[in-house]
Amino acid sequence: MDNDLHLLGNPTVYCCLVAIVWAGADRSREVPSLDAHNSEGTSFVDAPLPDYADAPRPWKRSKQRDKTRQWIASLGASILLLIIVLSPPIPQSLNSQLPTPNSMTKIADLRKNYTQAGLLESDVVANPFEQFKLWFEQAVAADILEPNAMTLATVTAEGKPSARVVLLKAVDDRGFVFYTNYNSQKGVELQNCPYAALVFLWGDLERQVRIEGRVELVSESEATEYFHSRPASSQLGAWASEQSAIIHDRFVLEQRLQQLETEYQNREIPKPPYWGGVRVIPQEIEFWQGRPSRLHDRLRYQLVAGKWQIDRLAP
Ligand SMILES: Cc1cc2nc3c(=O)[nH]c(=O)nc-3n(C[C@H](O)[C@H](O)[C@H](O)COP(=O)(O)O)c2cc1C
Ligand SMILES: Cc1ncc(COP(=O)(O)O)c(C=O)c1O
Repeated sequence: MDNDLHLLGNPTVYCCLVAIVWAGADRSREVPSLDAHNSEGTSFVDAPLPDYADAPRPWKRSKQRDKTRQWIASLGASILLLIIVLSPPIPQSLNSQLPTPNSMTKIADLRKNYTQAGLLESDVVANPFEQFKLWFEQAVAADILEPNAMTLATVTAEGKPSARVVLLKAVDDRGFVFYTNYNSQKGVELQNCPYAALVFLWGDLERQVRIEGRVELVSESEATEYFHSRPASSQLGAWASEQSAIIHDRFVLEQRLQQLETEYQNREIPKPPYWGGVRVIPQEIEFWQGRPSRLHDRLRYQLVAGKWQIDRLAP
């Protein structure tokens, strides 16, 4: 928004200043206007062309007026120059920073051969949560963008799959936790069918982790503690957004947020009753490492009679 108000980017400012400079410029060598010529009683058609050197110069301005115009012109030019020199570069919007799309991309030809590492049975630990934490720390160390972003798949009332990305916020031997609005599409789907699948893609490490299992809600006290650890703006966002509902426009959200900001200016923001954590309690966790020739490594942990069993799956 601020960008639009920037002087350097404002064409009106330029037009005004150029108009000032133009209006003030010395144009004393202008030809006489037709009106001025006709005012001497000669018809336009019959009139001889004026001799500029000797022609009467009714349009000639007084020296005082000329000086004032020149002064205005130099003032306009100086302001224009000052704006250009002093204006910081205009921050570009994301849209104008995006690379120009190459319409020649042949999607079917996009592929990568995975060569970085292998995953042997001897490389992994017996507890899949510990193995996950090890890989997660390696993803963090590799500077992967949002390493805790994971695709969450749920099932609709009609038995159709439905997926979106959420953020992992906690993991321990009980499971994998994310936070959301319980009245959202995913929230309603999980109430109807309390099973979910999670997928992490850590592309720079040529790794994928798949998790499947039952879900449970985290305790109110755990959810409240996490809610209050979030930035105040995110806490208000949870109140402002009726997640997954159709809204008229963006203004609806911004207006709600503004009202909430005023309402909770000097007060603690309570956790909305419909907002909290969901824990996916895994029945299966698969660690996938990309290998050449599409002969990837897949090690799957499965909970069998309370014990984690590890199997290698064909890629
Ligand atoms: C990187 C990323 C992280 C996200 N994290 C969350 C999250 O932790 N919780 C959440 O409710 N939505 C999150 N979202 C938004 C969801 O993808 C989704 O748009 C929203 O939850 C509504 O989904 P639903 O209508 O299927 O319930 C995230 C989106 C992205 C792209
Ligand atoms: C709508 C929504 N809710 C919750 C979250 C969870 O993350 P955080 O608690 O860091 O805001 C996200 C993350 O993107 C989100 O988009």
